[in-house]
Amino acid sequence: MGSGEEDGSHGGVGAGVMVMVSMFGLWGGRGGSFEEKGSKWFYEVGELSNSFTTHIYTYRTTVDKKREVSIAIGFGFLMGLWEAFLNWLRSFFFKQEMELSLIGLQNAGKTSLVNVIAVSHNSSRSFGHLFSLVGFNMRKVTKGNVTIKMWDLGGQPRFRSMWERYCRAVSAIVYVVDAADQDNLPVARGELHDLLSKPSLSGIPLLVLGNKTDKPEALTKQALTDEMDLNGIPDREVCCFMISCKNSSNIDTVIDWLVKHSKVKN
Ligand SMILES: Nc1nc2c(ncn2[C@@H]2O[C@H](COP(=O)(O)OP(=O)(O)OP(=O)(O)O)[C@@H](O)[C@H]2O)c(=O)[nH]1
Ligand SMILES: [Mg+2]
Repeated sequence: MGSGEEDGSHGGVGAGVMVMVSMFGLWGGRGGSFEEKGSKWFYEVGELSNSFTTHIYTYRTTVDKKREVSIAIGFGFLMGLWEAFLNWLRSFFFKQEMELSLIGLQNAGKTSLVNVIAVSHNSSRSFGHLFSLVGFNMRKVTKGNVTIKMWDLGGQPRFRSMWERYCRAVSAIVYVVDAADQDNLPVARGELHDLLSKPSLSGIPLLVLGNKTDKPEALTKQALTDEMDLNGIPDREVCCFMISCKNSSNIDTVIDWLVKHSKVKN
């Protein structure tokens, strides 16, 4: 009983000490490390303060190794909380952004995709519908500290000549394909490969989305990859996901990919 009460008080003091250690270690720009000295472990705070290290070490000699391990685990948890707090703070100062063009044949589902992304992030500061003109419109969606600016271009033949212009400066090209419209896949493949052959677009990452997977006749990812000859596209990152705008399936995967391809705003 006595030792149990003693253990409890040590736990409280230990946790308190570890909070102090983590704060000092991080404040000094050093995470510090746990070290084993004989049968004892102690926390090394580096060059920050010798007397502080000594003080911690003295405390360590009064407790057993098992408790040190549990304190170390608690310390790891504190570090995780601290990291999450720093990330939250960073989001106010290091805004990221990306600009992308959504292209693909008419009826592929580009506007539906923009709508479903916007709706899934429909909070007070999540998106704004800026303007809409014949042949294209633009929307901004914000996820965390990342702002995604999406150019939604018309897919009819008369609009395809402007695809290249709107793809020049983007962080990624998103090509939407109606995976259930097998008759039009050769045209979709031809338009994509024509576009990618433009020197102005070299190296820009490509995300191909096979839409309308809710339809029974929709191709599999492998069949779409083959039909669109995605493995034959050289010198750029190419990724393919199967989605359904109707069912909102796999939309989060798309957003995660986009966020990963954003850049820090200058
Ligand atoms: N079943 C099904 N229908 C879809 C899906 N996504 C879009 N559609 C339908 O497909 C049609 C065309 O969708 P849009 O989003 O207007 O296509 P778009 O690519 O923007 O077409 P354009 O602007 O003409 O180039 C609409 O009737 C949508 O309701 C889907 O995932 N499943
Ligand atoms: Mg559209």
